[in-house]
Amino acid sequence: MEDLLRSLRGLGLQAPNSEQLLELLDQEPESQRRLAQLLALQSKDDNDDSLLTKDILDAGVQALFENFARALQKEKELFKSELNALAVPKPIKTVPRKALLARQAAEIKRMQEAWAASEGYHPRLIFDGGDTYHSTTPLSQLKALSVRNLKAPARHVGSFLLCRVVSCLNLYVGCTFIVEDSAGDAVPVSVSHFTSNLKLSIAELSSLLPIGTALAIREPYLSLNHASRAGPASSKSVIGIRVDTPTDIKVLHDDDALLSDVTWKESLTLPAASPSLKHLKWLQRFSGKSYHSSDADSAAAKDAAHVFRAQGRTGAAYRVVSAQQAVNSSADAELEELQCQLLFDAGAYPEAFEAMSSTTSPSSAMATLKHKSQGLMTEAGQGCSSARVASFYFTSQLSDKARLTTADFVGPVTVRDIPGAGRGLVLTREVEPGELLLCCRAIGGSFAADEGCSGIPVIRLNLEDGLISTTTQILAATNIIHCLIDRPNLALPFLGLTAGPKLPVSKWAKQPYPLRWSNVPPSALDEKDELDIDAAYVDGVLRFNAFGPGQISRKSDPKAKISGGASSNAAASIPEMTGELGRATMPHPLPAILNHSCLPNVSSVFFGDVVTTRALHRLPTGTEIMHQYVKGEQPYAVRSAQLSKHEFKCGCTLCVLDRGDGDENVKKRQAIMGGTLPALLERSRLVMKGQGGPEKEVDVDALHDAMRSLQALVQDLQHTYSSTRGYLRPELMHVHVEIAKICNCAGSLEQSIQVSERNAMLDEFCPGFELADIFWQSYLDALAVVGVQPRQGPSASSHTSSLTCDKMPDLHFDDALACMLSIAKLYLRMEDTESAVAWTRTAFWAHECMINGGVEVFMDRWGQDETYADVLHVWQTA
Ligand SMILES: C[S@@+](CC[C@H](N)C(=O)[O-])C[C@H]1O[C@@H](n2cnc3c(N)ncnc32)[C@H](O)[C@@H]1O
Repeated sequence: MEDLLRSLRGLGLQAPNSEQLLELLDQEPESQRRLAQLLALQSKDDNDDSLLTKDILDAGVQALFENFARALQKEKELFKSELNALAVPKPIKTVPRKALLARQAAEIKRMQEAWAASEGYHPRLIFDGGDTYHSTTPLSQLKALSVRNLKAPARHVGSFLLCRVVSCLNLYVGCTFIVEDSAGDAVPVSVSHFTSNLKLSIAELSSLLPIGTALAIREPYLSLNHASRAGPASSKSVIGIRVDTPTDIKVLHDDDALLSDVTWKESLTLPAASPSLKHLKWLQRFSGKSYHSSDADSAAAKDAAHVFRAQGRTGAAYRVVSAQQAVNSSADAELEELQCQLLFDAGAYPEAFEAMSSTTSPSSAMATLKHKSQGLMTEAGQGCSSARVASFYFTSQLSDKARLTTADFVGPVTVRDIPGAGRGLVLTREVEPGELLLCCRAIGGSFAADEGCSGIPVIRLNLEDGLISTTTQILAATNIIHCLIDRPNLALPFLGLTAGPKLPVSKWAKQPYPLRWSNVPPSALDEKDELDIDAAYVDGVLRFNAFGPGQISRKSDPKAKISGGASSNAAASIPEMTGELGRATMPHPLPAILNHSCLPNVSSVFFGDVVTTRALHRLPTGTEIMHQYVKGEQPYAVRSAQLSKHEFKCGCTLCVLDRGDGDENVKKRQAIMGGTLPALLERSRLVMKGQGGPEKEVDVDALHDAMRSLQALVQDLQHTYSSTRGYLRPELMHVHVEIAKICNCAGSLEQSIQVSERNAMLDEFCPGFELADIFWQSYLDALAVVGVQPRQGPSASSHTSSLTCDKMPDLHFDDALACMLSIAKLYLRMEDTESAVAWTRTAFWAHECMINGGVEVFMDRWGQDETYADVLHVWQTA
């Protein structure tokens, strides 16, 4: 990748964008050729006199792509030969320390030059495949070994390498550096998940792991191509230690017993470490133990606490301050504050208030906390107030990487075993539509727009199965690993999740799953000194549990990606490959326990890194709450394909109904939805576009024709449903809506269209009906196929008595809202303001149930669209 980027730059061409990077890995010659032409066209040098004509450039780029494909092939061969050689590892020849250091210096220089020339855009490619290692044996039970004892390729089970850092660090996606043992023999080390800030400078990196830092690498794996996972890959065999998880490395203090009788053969000039961070060695945990024994109350410890607090790492700050407090009671107040914050983070409000009231004069920080907690509650003391949701919404609209400040809220739910589906969340009491059940922040999520990776799209190609992971999937794993090291009490909620059907469940997943994760007693925070984290398990947990959310958007926003409303937002249990190469990967431990249903009974909505889950319907005690991993509006085969990696057969009502229609009908329906419908919708759009304008010729025949085709399509679709199926026929919704739109368009032509033509059209479809009737009926039909019927009798609840219907749609959430507003518009046109207001009020109610946030959020999402301005205005002033 680095060679390709350098050569493209040499030709004055831009680096491939995120989408093109994925195409590059797709070895299909035709797509490579197209991509080469495209890149050649983007030449920065528009000078006509340039000797590089477009043809030459095109041929040049194609040649570069061929080189890239060869390098990729070489990488695959190296991977295979390493797998084969694992059976017969061989002792290695040590490379002279000097040579390794010279090579490291050259590589660092090359990376720096590449970044400087990249104009802030520098894609990166790494590889994985085969086993991912992590040691679970405590250091005390391992035997020391030296570089000369190492074999390759081999994992040195039962041993550790005692070494020290002798070079600067080279950061690509992981980090590479040179270590030496006490005999002066050196070897390169590559560490995955070293940092998620890919823009750290050499000085910042050096402050994390300065030259001279002593390390113990547990059960090291010596690879024939050690840098393939950390990068940059060279497509050449370079032997070195490959560390797949940072927990295999222990940073040793100067006074560590392991170092007591070590004499380093080589002398080392130690650089002056960065003064502000000199105590913050990479991943060194500030356990109470180390501070009790040495300088717990030192300026360094105070700095550390300060830095951790600034980073929002309350757990780490707590540990440092608790150590300070043990030797100096002046840290009491700070400790209480931190304890309070920890409880708040855990959503443990009663305990937090108790902790506060034990203080005679609450500090300003505590007052802020109290204020925050009040903001979270409704007047009834439940859930998250509408104003708070509005503030989440508007804050997250401002940024594509919003991390919000809020404590988690856990409503009337509990974790239960669900036959055939592992664990799930069930209700502990009856709930009403719109009731908040969960409001949870992600732990260690990653946004593509995060400062540390924006402009640095990362792709990881699995050389074994071809699976591609992208930036936020990879960096969320790094963030999670670092969070777990810092706050071991996260191990149960995070590693207690499952990691897909291929990986056996972790020991944590066999324990009862906690509803709240961080109200672990402070003493337990210091308990464990070494946490073993399996990076492959973390990756699996993310792949099968994390959400790749899109922000909810305004309905008039052309970039709006959410077609199915709030719940579809919650769907992506997989960080889907998006245009922005994985916009976000968000692990939310408790919401991740929710199982999937194509017909969800709750709506999960994302605001930055916060997800709120609300009941969509009145649900009785004991109901399992389920949201969508994939959009239920899609055809059965598409849903099944998207869910296939989970290896379960969805048993939701929609899937049961679809299967009941029979394979042939399901196939027919999919063919209509995938082929005929989009073609008809496009035709109808074009026909309607040609209407209306004063200078445009009115093509009544075309309109008539479009209407006829859509009506026929309704019949075709109806034939694919079993006669006993009932109302749920979501595929019909868009067809009915389109028919309504054509009526609307014909209605707007009433002045110019010949009355006889209009009547002919009406008579054909709905003899005896007015255009407005068909328009109205089509919207009602559209709502009926997702379960919404205007109410006949009295409402089931006093909250909904002034609404035209009191059942939320089963699917097509935002589309259903649009139908309600369109019906309101028709009533307004007929001067029936009361009905218009009632339908708009119903749309608002449905919006509150799905998203909440009050009038402000509703108006921000729907009021920007001119189409509904009149009804919204009338409703607001009613
Ligand atoms: C995000 S987790 C949900 C929590 C999971 N049930 C657990 O015990 O940790 C996703 C996994 O749950 C299971 N699952 C989710 N929905 C399911 C369903 N409708 N039927 C069966 N299994 C389901 C699958 O194993 C899936 O990979």
